Amino acid sequence: MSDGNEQKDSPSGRKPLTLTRTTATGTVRQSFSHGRTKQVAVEVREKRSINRPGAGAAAPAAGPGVPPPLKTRAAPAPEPLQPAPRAPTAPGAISDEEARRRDEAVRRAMADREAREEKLRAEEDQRRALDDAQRRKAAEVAAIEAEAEARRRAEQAEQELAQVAAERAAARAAAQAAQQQGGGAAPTPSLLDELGGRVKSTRKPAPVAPVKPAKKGEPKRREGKLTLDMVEREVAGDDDRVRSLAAYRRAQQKEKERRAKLMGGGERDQIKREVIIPESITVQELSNRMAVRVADIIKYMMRQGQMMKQSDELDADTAELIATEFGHSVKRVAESDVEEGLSGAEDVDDHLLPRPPVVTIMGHVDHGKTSLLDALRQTDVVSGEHGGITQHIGAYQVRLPDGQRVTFLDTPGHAAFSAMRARGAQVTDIVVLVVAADDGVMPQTVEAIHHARASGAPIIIAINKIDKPDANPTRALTDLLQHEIVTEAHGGDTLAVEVSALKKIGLEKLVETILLQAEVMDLKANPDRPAEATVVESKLDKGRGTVATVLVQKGTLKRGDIVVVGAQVGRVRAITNERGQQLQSAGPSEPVEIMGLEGVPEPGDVLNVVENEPRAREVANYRARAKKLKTTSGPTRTGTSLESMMAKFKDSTAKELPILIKADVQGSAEAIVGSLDKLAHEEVRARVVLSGVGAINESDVQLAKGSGAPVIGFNVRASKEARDLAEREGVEIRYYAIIYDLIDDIKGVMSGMLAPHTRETFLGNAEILEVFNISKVGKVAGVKVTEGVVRKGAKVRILRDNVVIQEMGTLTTLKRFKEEVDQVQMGQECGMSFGQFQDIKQGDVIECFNVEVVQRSL
Ligand SMILES: Nc1nc2c(ncn2[C@@H]2O[C@H](COP(=O)(O)OP(=O)(O)OP(=O)(O)O)[C@@H](O)[C@H]2O)c(=O)[nH]1
Repeated sequence: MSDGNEQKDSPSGRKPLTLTRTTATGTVRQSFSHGRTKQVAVEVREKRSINRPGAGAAAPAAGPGVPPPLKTRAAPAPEPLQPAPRAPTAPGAISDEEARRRDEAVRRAMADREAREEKLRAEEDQRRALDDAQRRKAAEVAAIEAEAEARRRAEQAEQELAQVAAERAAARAAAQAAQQQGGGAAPTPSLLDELGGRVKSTRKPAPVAPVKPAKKGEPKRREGKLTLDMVEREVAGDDDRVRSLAAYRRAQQKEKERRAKLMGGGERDQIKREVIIPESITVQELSNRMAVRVADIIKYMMRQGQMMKQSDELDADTAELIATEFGHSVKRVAESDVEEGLSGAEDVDDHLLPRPPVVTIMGHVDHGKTSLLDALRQTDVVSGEHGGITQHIGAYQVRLPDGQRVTFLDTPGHAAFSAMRARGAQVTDIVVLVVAADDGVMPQTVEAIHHARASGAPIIIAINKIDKPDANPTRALTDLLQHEIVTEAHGGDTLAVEVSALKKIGLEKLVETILLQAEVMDLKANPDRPAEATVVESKLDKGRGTVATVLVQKGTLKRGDIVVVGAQVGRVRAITNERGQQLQSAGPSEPVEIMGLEGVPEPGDVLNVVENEPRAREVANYRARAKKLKTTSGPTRTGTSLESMMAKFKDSTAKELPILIKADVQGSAEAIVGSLDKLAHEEVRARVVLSGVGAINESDVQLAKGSGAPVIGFNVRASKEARDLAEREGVEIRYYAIIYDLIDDIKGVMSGMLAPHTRETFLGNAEILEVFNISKVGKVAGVKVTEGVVRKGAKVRILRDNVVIQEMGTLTTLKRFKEEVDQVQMGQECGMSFGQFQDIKQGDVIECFNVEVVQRSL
């Protein structure tokens, strides 16, 4: 370091007149390693001393004294200088002009100094701000790093603990073995070592770095650019280097990867599943079944060019594609499969117990159905005890003194009966047909007979209003004869009871008769299984929500059961009987009101108890969809059109053609029925479900649906309601104006139902002359055609002593001189083989014939 600021005196030896300099400025050259140098500006300030007026000559200017030791840092600011007061002009003193110049020089010097000081201050502030920012950043990074490190250590320790615990026994055993072998040379690892607590001490020393590590106290070799911050750190002796943000991020990423590996992510083996895929499935549901994230499916679909949400429905094909792409196997199921197993296993006889009969009362308007139902209700011994307060729930049970019970469906009218039957619900065991003794058989009586017959339920006749003076029970019974109801009085087996609903006559006898009929029918059910019931009535009650009356048919319905009813689901919250009593359960033939369904089911809907709610929803959703589809895609032809019936009969043994006839007048109806009767054949016949007069109404359509019959209208038309219903239910209505057309059509259908005839045509006979036993082929007959011709492809049978011993079916091998031939004439010899049949002998006769199928007609 050398001072390059040398002062020189003027050649005259006299110093020029200047303001005494208080600051000595100059540059200092700093030397660094590797021969690098740096020029540093330095200045030395002195306190200015100003000559006071009257103090004589100005004080001698400070000579170039020895400067104070140089500092790289700025010297502390000197005391502010006061401008020198102007000295009065005196002989020998400076002139005014001189004084003014001096003042000016002082002012300039002060301004310069202030500017320099200001600059220094700004520099200092900037440096401080930089320092602060750097320190803050370092602190943040250190905190985050410390946190991540702590987390990592905790996890690592946990994992190592588990690992080490498992390896511990092995390590000990190994150590012991080594000790035994090597005379105890191997030290037993301490528990801390085993737990990884002293991993560092057991670690191998790191390979020696090529560069000699810096010794303690020796200055580290600086790398990279020299920054103010680094100089500061060097000065402060702080060697700790702060990791950059990028380095921190890299560490974080590494940590993440390590953890993912630990968790088995990334290259984790995917579990292959069998994914059950219905006809349609939501993205969400598919993701559940595949156990993948919804986002992954959505991403996959996006790659396929389709944007989807998790609630979107996928068709089965797309869902299958996705499942296969994700590496799963697929099991496709039809939607209707959800119904499988819903009604449980078939009950075995051992589990069946007698159950009360279920009775429906039918009859003509005003013949006393409601009155009879009311009167019968009062025969209940229990309701009598409770003051007879009962509610109308659509059905009720009558308990008899001997403990027996009868269930009555309290829904008079054929419509309800037919509606239930049309839904496939067969709830009624016995039909009580009410006929007013003073009125006899009326049109609706006949209709009721048809409905009852179609359901297959036995009929009990209740001749009502016998208390009336003009009552004529005998005439009523005779009228019924015309409708093939032959009561015991006329030598038949239909039971009839004379009653008066008004005067309560014969009611007990009626109940007894019902029980007698039930006994004959041997009605049984298994109460020890999940319930199956049928909805009789349902409504939405303001206070109670959905209330449905159901008739339990199998099993026992319990409170809390999860049920699916038609397209509705629910949990049975309460079970109430017609007397308003809360029950815990209801057994077979018991009508009860249940609460807890989410929606209102329809009469005739079947209730099933299911294991859980998702299952119930699955079935209900399927039914709702199927119903919607049915209403939007029109009727499904399920066996009530003539064509579908023909198809049905082709592969079934059913030989009855059910038909419902409506004609303009009684005469034509009778003529049609008579003609159809004449068509009757020993194998097939028309069964007239109903023949009536008048327009085709809804009741006719329902009856036709229930019986699987088409409706034939002769010179009549269907009402709009009936047409709509027929369309909905898929019941065919055919109109005719000419009776022969009608009969021809029916005849055609019935002819189609006849099994076709087969007709045989004799072709020829051949006699077996010799039987050859050929290996691999079996027995081959050498024959001579004795009569007619034998033909390949024709039928053959084997006769022995004119007795048929085997029908062989088709002749497939016919050879003459080792060549396959189509036919062999009389007198010629040939070879035949009969496949599996080996019991052929010399002298057997082969009969060859053709079979023709002849379609029969009535
Ligand atoms: N004298 C007499 N009248 C009766 C008897 N049963 C019913 N009635 C009367 O017959 C009328 C019709 O009786 P309902 O019970 O309403 O007949 P219904 O068959 O239910 O009639 P709908 O509901 O219109 O189909 C009422 O005025 C009853 O009082 C009876 O045994 N004797």
